[in-house]
Amino acid sequence: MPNIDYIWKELEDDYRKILTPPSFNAWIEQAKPISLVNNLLTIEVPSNLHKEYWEKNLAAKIVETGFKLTGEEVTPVFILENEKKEPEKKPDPIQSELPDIVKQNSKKALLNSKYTFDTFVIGKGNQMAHAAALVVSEDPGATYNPLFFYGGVGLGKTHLMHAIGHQMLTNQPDAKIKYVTSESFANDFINSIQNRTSESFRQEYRSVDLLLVDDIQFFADKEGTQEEFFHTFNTLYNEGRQIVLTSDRLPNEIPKLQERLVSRFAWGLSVDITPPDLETRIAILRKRANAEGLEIPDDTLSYIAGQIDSNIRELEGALVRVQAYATMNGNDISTSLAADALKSLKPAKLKSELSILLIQEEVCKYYHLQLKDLKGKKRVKSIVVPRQIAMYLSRELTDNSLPKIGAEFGGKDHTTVIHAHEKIQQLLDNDPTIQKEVGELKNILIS
Ligand SMILES: Nc1ncnc2c1ncn2[C@@H]1O[C@H](COP(=O)(O)OP(=O)(O)OP(=O)(O)O)[C@@H](O)[C@H]1O
Repeated sequence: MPNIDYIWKELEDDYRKILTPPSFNAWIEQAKPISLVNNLLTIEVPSNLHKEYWEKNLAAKIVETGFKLTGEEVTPVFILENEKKEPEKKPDPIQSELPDIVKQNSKKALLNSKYTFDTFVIGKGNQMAHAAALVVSEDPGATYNPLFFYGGVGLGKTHLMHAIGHQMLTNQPDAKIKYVTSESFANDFINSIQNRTSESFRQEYRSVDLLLVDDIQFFADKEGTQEEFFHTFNTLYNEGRQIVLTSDRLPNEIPKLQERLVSRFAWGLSVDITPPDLETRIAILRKRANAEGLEIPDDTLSYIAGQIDSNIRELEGALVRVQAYATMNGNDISTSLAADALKSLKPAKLKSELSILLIQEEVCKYYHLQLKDLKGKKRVKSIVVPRQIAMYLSRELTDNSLPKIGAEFGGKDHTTVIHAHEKIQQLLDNDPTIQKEVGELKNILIS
């Protein structure tokens, strides 16, 4: 009888032939053969979702390959992973480029080309969310509808959402996909009423194959928008179109979210994403460093990963900071350089300690501007970008409402603040200078 390692290796080869790389990473790499006793092959998997998927879609192959190799009937048994087990280091999957047609359609759907399954590192806190995302992207509208991701800031909810979009476009290049934040949905809706274009608004949102709505906690308090979203949801759902939503908390914890929406969101699957453990954080940094062609020793990556333990956006910011520091000083990246670069990252100030005025003053100092210009109406780029950054930081680092922030910037409308926030968020994804400047300002403000 061939031993378990040999059988598993053969099985891996078989699965590699029939699964896409993201599927292989999600299902096969996350599973572990435990024992082969009396023809029972026990396999450990990370979650119930994995178990169900294996039983439904992958187990038959085990029986087939098992028979081929042993001449006997091998029966797979799936058990759930022991919570206390240390995660294993996995090699980085090879990054693959998206085909051109997918790139074009992704752009149309406002998907960030960096947020794919290939660039996503699977760890304990997100493996179930990743697996659910993959199922939905392979078979949209069929299994988990809606799919609802919830969890803290900067943990990869948006990334997974976009990855679903890219993957669906890879399988179905003409699929109609729309990604919006809940605020953009609300704005589009309000504009459609003002401009009497409600019909085309409806047509736009109700004809997609996949609707991705980010941060739906901002639906709270928006009665009319919720009403409209309810109808959008119903139309898409009834036609078997996939809906994916994210929020920082569960639907029933979102204040003032209509009960009928809460109950509809519960029809599908809600999965939380929790902060990554140290190994996952190191793997994320390593992947990022590899993608940017940076040479960083392992102990330095561990050091950086040890400094920031809850928010991946900040973890990436720390890497950018270390990189900038090395470039500025003309040195290679090392642990002592990283320690110098990050030494001002002290525990964050409480949100309540920071005021909009303090943010405005620091932004003015940083960009050598007058406060009256920052709060004024001048539209030159050298003022507009700092103004947008100051609005962005006021939104991110304080608990002030959008109208209050708008008011503090010379009586601007709250939609201007939303626009500024979205603009800077986009630039943070693509523009290293803005990443560096916003990172430095954040450090000044919270240290
Ligand atoms: N598992 C992961 N692997 C690689 N990169 C990740 C992972 N999780 C998050 N990131 C990166 O961290 C950053 C923040 O992620 P993302 O914007 O998806 O977070 P989020 O949960 O949507 O946050 P928010 O609540 O602020 O909207 C992104 O640059 C994303 O690519």
